[in-house]
Amino acid sequence: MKIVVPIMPTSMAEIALLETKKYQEADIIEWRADFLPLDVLSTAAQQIKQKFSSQDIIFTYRTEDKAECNITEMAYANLIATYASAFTYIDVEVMRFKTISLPDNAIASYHDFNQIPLNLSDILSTMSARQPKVVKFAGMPKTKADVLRLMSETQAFSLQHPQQLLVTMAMGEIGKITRLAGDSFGSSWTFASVDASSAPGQFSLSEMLQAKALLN
Ligand SMILES: O=C1C[C@@](O)(C(=O)O)C[C@@H](O)[C@@H]1O
Repeated sequence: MKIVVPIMPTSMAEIALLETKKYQEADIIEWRADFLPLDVLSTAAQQIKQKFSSQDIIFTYRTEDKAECNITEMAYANLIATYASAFTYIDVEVMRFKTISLPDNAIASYHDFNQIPLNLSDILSTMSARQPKVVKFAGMPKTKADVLRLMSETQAFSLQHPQQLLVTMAMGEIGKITRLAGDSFGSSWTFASVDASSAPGQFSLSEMLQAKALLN
């Protein structure tokens, strides 16, 4: 199980203040670029790559958690094309931006902030059909049964597609178990936080390191 830790700087000053030591034990850093204005992204990208030069980094520009999509499909496609080769992985919202072409290092990702959809296995298959490096789904469970369903769909999908790197999680309080036990059911990465979390239910990096030590 790899531990991914998001950073969400809102200014260049915040990037300068990031204490890389705190992130040393993360396997992967996720840069949530959507907290910065588009016109500073290129300078920010250089600084972030410099700061975390020894770690794998995901470039993510999340729009699915915004009430209104603040970027056109063309501008989003442009971002993906510009930053894909500069980072280890690039998150692509394939269910929202359907016509986008996927770079080799794409994480095909989809968030549902209201539910664990009943057609989750179709969603995973649709994303996987695009042949991304990673398929990632995060959803909001309403009941414990939703949490179990996410885990069992994850296991079924990973058994059917053993070559596909898969990452799933149920957000929020009742979904927390998926962040700990996901690996046992076919989800290869878990997201944990340092200072601020990027989604409800994330454990801290130090908690996740303890859990990983116990589970392995
Ligand atoms: O896709 C994900 C997963 C996530 O939403 C979570 O629930 O931990 C956190 C996001 O930063 C990341 O892009």
